[in-house]
Amino acid sequence: MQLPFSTLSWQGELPGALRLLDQTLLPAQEVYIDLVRLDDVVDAIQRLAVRGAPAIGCSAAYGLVVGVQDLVDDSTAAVRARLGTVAPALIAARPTAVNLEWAVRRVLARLDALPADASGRLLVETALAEARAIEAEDVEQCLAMGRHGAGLLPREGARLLTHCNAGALATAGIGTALAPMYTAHDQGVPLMVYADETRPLLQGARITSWELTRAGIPVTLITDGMSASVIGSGRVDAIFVGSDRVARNGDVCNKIGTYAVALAARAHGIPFYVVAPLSTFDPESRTGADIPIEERDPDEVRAGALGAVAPSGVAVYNPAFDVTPAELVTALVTERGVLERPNLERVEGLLREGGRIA
Ligand SMILES: CSC[C@H]1O[C@H](OP(=O)(O)O)[C@H](O)[C@@H]1O
Repeated sequence: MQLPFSTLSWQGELPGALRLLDQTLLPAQEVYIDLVRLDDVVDAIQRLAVRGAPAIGCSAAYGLVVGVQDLVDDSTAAVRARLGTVAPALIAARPTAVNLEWAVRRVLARLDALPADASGRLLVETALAEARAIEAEDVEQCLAMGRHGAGLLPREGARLLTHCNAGALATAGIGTALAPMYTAHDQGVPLMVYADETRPLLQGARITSWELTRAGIPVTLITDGMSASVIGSGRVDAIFVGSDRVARNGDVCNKIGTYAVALAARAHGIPFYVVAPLSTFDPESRTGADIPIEERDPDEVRAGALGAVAPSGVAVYNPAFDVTPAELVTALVTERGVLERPNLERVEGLLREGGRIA
């Protein structure tokens, strides 16, 4: 399926530019920005002009190229020295989505495998090739997650709920949590989707409802506080969410509010599916307690997209993510298939099959 917009792309060759759809302007404006400075790539990730674990992973990989492409005719030593500051700056942009660090370290590992006498040009060209490979793989992984997830939906139709945006605009492809919806819709399965608005930055209201409407999938926007009663009233057949980091035991870190949805799903016997590629799994995080949770600017809560909604001096706690324990997850949907009732043993088996651990 072809969606009528692009989250990210590399424009030109060398020098080139990372082109992003600036998601902070949605749904009012569709504005593409071409980034040729490292600081602008870091800023775009930090202010969520590009967001979503796979999308920021792809953007960070291209960010490495943006950061060194001016040295394409310089020495290997100069390129490697610059990478020593570029890579940490990108990794530090946002702490929770593991794809960001995973993508940067994958490109660096590819460069480390080059011969010691490789030219500066070969390093830069290889970084671009690896970033392009990461993007292309993400596109295919989204399609695979779409197929596996759509297989969970009855052909006669389903009423779904999702939280935040784990759609095409969170990836380089058709998305993670929304991929099964796009795929089932293409297969002729009648769907309707409840989209949580997802305060404070309203990714559900601004982006998920925009995406699904553009794709012709009926979407009903609800406030975050409505999720439990909508689930409990029998209006929802299944829930699909994305993830920013899956721990080794199957605990899932996702947008703040996801845990509450999972609790409501368990209370009412509704399947709770988490859709994520293996690049979002973190073998180094043994449980959800090991996952760093980003805390963002309090003003996002006091006066975010809606303008001032609270006294300017009121104290705010603004974690951008929460952790859903594995026991509340009905299944993890990955590009390699559906892993039901995730636990340490099952997730380690999946990671081993996928080559993420020995
Ligand atoms: C497929 S990753 C999508 C994931 O990322 C979102 O967070 P943010 O918008 O802050 O990047 C949210 O947790 C989504 O589920």
